[in-house]
Amino acid sequence: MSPPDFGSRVFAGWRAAAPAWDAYTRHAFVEGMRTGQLPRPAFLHYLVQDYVFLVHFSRAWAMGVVKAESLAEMRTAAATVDALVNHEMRLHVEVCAKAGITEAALYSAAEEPENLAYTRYVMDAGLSGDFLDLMAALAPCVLGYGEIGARLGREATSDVYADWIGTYAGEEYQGVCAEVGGLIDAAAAARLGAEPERSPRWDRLCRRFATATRLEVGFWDMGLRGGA
Ligand SMILES: Cc1ncc(C[n+]2csc(CCO)c2C)c(N)n1
Repeated sequence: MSPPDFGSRVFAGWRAAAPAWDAYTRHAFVEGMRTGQLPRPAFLHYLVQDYVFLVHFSRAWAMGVVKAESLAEMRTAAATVDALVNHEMRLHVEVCAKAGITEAALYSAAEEPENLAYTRYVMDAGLSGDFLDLMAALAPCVLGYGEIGARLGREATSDVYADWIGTYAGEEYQGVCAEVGGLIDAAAAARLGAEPERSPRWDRLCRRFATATRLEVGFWDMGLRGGA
C-alpha cells in the first residue's frame, strides 16, 4: 500500500526527493514499537528528549505565526502552538510520570546533540527563510509521524506501545496532517504559483525537507542508544 499524501501534492513531491524517507519511517525504533520489542529504557529516553524537542518545536511553529503572510497561515500556526503546549505534551508527561520522571525533570533534561541539531535547524530554516522554508523543515516531523502512525495502526503486532501509536494513528491527528498538507499546498501556490515543481526555489525546498528527514533518522538513532 502506498503511503498517504494527506492531500498534498507538494508533500508527495518533497517526500519522493528525500532519500532517507524510508530510513526514517521504517527505522528500527519504529519497528520496535510495531512489534513491542523496543526496550522500555530506549522508549523513555526518546520520550524525555521528545518533550524538550516539542518545547523547541512549539517555538518553531510560533515563528510560523511571525512569518505568516495570510490570516489562514497565522491561524493554523497559532492553533498548532496551542495544541502542542497545552495538549500534545500530555502523553509525554503522563507516560514519564508513571516511570517516576517529573515534568520539572522533563523540562530541564539535557538535550542530546541529535535533538539540539534538529530543532535548531528547523528554527534556522524559519529565521533565514520565509514561511514556506519553515514548512519544508517542519513537514517531515508532522506528516512523517502521521504516516508512521497510520501504518503502525494497521500493522502493529503488540499493544506495548499502543498509547503512542494511537496518538498518531487516531482520527484527530490524521486530521491535523490533512490540515497541514492543505496549508503547505496553499503556501506553495501563493509563493511559487500553480506548478511549484517548476519554481527556481523548488530544489532548495526539497533539500530542506531531505535534511530534516535525515535529522529524524538521527533522532531515532539517539532513542535506541538510550536503551544501551
Ligand atoms: C522527533 C519528533 N519528530 C516528530 C514528532 C511529531 N510531532 C511533533 S510536533 C507534532 C504536532 C504537530 O506539529 C507532532 C506530531 C515528534 N513528536 N518528535
